[in-house]
Amino acid sequence: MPQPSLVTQDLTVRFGGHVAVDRVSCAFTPGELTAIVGPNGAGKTTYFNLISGQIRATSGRVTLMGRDISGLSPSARTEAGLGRAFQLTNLFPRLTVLENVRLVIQARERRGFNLWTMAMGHRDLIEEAEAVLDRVRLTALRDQNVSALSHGDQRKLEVAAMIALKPRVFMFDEPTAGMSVEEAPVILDLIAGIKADPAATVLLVEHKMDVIRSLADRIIVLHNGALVADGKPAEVMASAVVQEAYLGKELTDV
Ligand SMILES: Nc1ncnc2c1ncn2[C@@H]1O[C@H](COP(=O)(O)OP(=O)(O)OP(=O)(O)O)[C@@H](O)[C@H]1O
Repeated sequence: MPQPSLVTQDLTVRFGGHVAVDRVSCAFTPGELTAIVGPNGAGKTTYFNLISGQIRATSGRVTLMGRDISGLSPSARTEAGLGRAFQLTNLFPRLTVLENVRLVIQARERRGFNLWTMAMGHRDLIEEAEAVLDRVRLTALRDQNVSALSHGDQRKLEVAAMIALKPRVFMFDEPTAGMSVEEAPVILDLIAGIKADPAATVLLVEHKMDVIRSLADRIIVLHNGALVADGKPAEVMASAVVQEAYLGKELTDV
C-alpha cells in the first residue's frame, strides 16, 4: 500500500457555535479516487476549503506529502502540490486558451528551476500546452480568448490548467455542475484519465450517484461535519449509517 499523500488529522472548524467540520481524520493515497458524499450542509465543501486553505481550521492539521501545510496560504498549498480546479486557474480572460495553459506550465517550471535543471524553451512550453489542450479536447479553441468560451469549455480549461500544474492531489468539487448533457462526459473522461495515473490522488465532492459509481474507488461520508463512514463504494452505500444520514432517501436519487 503506498504512503498517504494527503492526511487530515482531527480537522475542525467552528463558525460561532456551529461545528461545520468536526474532527475529521482521513488519509488519502495515490492511485485512489475518493468520493466525499453527504447530505446538503454536511460540511463537504467546508472540508475542501480547509484542505485547500480557503478557510483556516479552528484545530487539527493537514499534511501533504509528509509536510504540515496547515499554516500555508492557498497559493503556497498549490505550490506544494495541491490542485483544486477553481483555485489554480486564475484564468486570464483576455488571453487565449493556449496562452493560459502555457502560463501555468511556465509558472510550474519557474518553481522547479534550480541549478541542475534548465528552464524549458518557448517551443517546449507551447508543445506541452498543446498536448494538454489535446487531452481536454480544446485544441480547436486554442486561439480563442477565454472570455469567449462557454461555461463547459471554461470548466475544461480549468481541468487543463490543473493537469498542466502536475499536482500530487487533484480536488474536484461537483465538476459537472451546470454542464450540459453533452459536456459532462468529457469532464468525467478526463477525471478517469487522471485517476489512471498511479501517482495521482483524487478527491471528488459529488452528489450524482452515477458519477460516483463510475469513478470512485472509495467513499467517505460526512454528516453534520463528522466522518461517519469510509470504505469501498458497495459497502458504504449499503451501510446503515449512510442510509440514516440520508434519512431513508434512496442514494441513487441523491
Ligand atoms: N463561512 C461560513 N460561515 C458560517 N457557516 C458556514 C460557513 N461556511 C459553511 N457554513 C455552514 O457549515 C455547514 C456546512 O456547509 P458546506 O457548504 O460545507 O456543506 P456541503 O456538505 O458542502 O453542502 P452542499 O452539499 O449543500 O454543498 C452548513 O451548515 C453551512 O451553513
